[in-house]
Amino acid sequence: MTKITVDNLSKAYPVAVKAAGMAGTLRHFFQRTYRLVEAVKQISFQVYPGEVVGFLGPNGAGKTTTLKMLTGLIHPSSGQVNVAGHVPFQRDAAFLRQITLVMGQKQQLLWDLPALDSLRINAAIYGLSAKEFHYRVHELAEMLSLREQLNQPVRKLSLGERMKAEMLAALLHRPQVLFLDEPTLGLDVNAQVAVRNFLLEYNRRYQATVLLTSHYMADITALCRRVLLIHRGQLIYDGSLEGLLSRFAPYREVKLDLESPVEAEHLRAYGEVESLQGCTASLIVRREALTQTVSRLLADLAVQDLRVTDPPIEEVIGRVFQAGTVA
Ligand SMILES: Nc1ncnc2c1ncn2[C@@H]1O[C@H](COP(=O)(O)OP(=O)(O)OP(=O)(O)O)[C@@H](O)[C@H]1O
Repeated sequence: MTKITVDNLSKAYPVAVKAAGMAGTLRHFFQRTYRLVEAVKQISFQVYPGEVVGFLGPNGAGKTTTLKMLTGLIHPSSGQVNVAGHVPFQRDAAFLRQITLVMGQKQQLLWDLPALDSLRINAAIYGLSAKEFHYRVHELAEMLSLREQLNQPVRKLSLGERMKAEMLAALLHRPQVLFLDEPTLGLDVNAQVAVRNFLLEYNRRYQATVLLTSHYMADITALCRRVLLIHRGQLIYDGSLEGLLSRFAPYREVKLDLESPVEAEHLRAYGEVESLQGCTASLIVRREALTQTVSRLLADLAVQDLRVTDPPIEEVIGRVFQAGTVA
């Protein structure tokens, strides 16, 4: 039984095209022409109850468009979506009770009011009793380490406190499916960690299903075992984080501590020199040449220490997109 099923989902936005100059503006006024931007192209995937799945891709890849279709904010151009047994764009009340959408760059709390007042409005919308309201606010505030901040006007809160209060508001109705679009955007490292820990705890307590986009790989590595990779609207990977590395990282990093400094020129015979500072160097070596290269390094140079690591995942993804190794 899946929680989210996406089948051949596509979205094309019509965008008006206007030629430059006065003549173009006049023509545009009387006779508009449109071109289609294919934001999402026939993607299919399934998410199972309780899974936390990372949704990755460069800017403009189609992540937000997909989340908007999954939450029913926009209609797909074609394809099928089912979330928690509902067709999202019908937006029926039973569906809305089961989901939430948190967008890091948008806010639902009213700026001049204390967060608690906005929470009361949400409680009324979702028909929570006073007892349920107090219990849930207390529980979530505890998990988020929020206290008197909920009584302050939202505009007086720090960005991190505001995001936590936003999270509280988004989860007050205890949704089962969480769509999170850059939930840690702009937060400092401590606030990012707090939000991540909270999401882990919410997922554990309520077995919630989470689909999360983030440009911070630390969010993805801390929260998601499975990732979806989208590029130019197409789904190009669906699997484990480790699988992503072995499929898209055709190289590994070899870190060296040497007994005496060497020239970068000298090291280039073994691989791409990523960094060199005195006796410490880092080389990029193709996977298939690794064993042979390590033996040559140990034989040729006075090596004090040698470590082989996978490159950071954001670097792998960056390289994949830069090199255009994906169709
Ligand atoms: N309302 C719209 N009208 C026309 N084009 C749009 C609209 N919304 C998005 N697009 C285009 O669709 C493509 C996908 O955009 P989308 O916002 O889904 O990407 P994204 O992966 O979420 O990017 P980011 O990481 O920058 O938020 C982009 O080319 C974008 O310009």
